[in-house]
Amino acid sequence: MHIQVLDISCFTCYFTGKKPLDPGCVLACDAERSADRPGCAPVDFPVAVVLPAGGSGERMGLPAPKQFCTILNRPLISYTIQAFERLPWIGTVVVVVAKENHDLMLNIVQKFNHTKVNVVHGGTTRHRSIFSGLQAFCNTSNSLTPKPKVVIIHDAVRPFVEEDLLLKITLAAKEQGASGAIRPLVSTVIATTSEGYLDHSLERAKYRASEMPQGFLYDVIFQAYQRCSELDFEFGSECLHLALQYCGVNAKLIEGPPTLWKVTYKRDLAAAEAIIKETLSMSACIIAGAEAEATELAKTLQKNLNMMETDVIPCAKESNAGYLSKTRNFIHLSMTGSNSLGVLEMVKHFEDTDHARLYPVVIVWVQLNMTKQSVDSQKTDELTAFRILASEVIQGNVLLYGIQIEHTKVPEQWERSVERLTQITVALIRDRNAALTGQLLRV
Ligand SMILES: Nc1ccn([C@@H]2O[C@H](COP(=O)(O)OP(=O)(O)OP(=O)(O)O)[C@@H](O)[C@H]2O)c(=O)n1
Ligand SMILES: O=C(CO)[C@H](O)[C@H](O)COP(=O)(O)O
Repeated sequence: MHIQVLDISCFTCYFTGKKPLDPGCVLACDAERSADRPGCAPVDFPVAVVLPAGGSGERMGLPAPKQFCTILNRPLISYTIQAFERLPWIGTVVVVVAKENHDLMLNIVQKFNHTKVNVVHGGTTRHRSIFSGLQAFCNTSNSLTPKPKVVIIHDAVRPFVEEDLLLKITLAAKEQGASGAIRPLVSTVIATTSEGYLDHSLERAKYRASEMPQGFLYDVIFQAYQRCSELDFEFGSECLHLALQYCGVNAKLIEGPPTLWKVTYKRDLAAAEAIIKETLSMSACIIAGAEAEATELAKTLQKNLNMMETDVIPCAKESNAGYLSKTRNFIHLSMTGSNSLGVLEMVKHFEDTDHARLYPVVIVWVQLNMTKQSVDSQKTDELTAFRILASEVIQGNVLLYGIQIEHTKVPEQWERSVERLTQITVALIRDRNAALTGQLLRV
């Protein structure tokens, strides 16, 4: 059986509404597979990345710079690093931070096991920080930062960048010397007089917003920075402009998806979190167990969860490892009163495979009550044990929720209960709320 491994970093799915099994969203993490994809030539030259992350995020208005704000327990910058690190054709990722954030950055690198990162110190403006990042490749004695042919520059606060665009940017940079992502303008750009009146407005259709990533032949952008003025360093905001003005290189412009936007204001953090959660919620795996009633319930749940790509498997054994690695959402069915071995087995598997390191894994433990005895009589010590279990597994980034459902032979009543079970399950998966773990809900 061939099992596709999904890349949940496929954030374009959020906007396109594509199911994650769409081939365009499958983890394309080897050069061979990239080469198979239309329009994607393999990258057979050294490519490195500079992520400027030395800003203070004034417009965000939070005490910590926005690149260190956490979404689902992980700093924003780690998402951006991961977007590059997962690609085998990308070498070193130089992250440029303010001196005072050096240790914080090293802790993030260690905690999330970022293996390609080299941390350097930035400057007082974005251009100074980028130049500082580029200089890291000048130290020929440092084998961690060999000089690349092409360097991609990307703001640390643009976490959703995908392989297709990175390939296009990289190949165009190699051909042309410089390339950059663009987007259509949302609003018209106008020039004002010093007194605050309209001077003139630009024809919106003729202009584009310059976004990131941008790619350059390393020698071009390095030389541009060497030649540019103090004024450029202080007030400039466009690397493509430096390549044109100081090296005569006209960048190739490539339209990117809307997900490229830069996290700038508080509302952008909420939007980024929503995109990540939505993308994480696109698939699920139901572990049905051996009992006939549970298997029947699993099938109905699978049908009801039609907004997700859902697999049903009998158990979380090694032989089903492929299914377990496909998603980060699990619905574990068992009879009330059964022990937690099945859940523990899954948690152990996630620990062994490091499956919950980057994104929290959700387990909704559905307990099916077939007895006449109401679940109200459930012993307090069982509830306490469930809470303790949830508080233990959350240490490994596993969010455990419980739902008890009473079986009834009245078809309409049972249908309603299963519908309610579906809604609660979807809500728990979508919200990934750590505060609700260890709760046993009832339908
Ligand atoms: N001296 C600076 C200033 C900015 N940046 C980085 O450049 C990227 C884009 O800049 P921007 O969004 O303007 O970030 P901030 O300068 O932090 O934000 P603000 O302008 O609101 O203060 C960010 O990743 C930011 O950390 C940098 O490396 N060094
Ligand atoms: O817009 C850009 C394209 O070059 C840069 O990405 C950058 O975001 C500019 O940042 P700043 O807000 O610091 O000027």
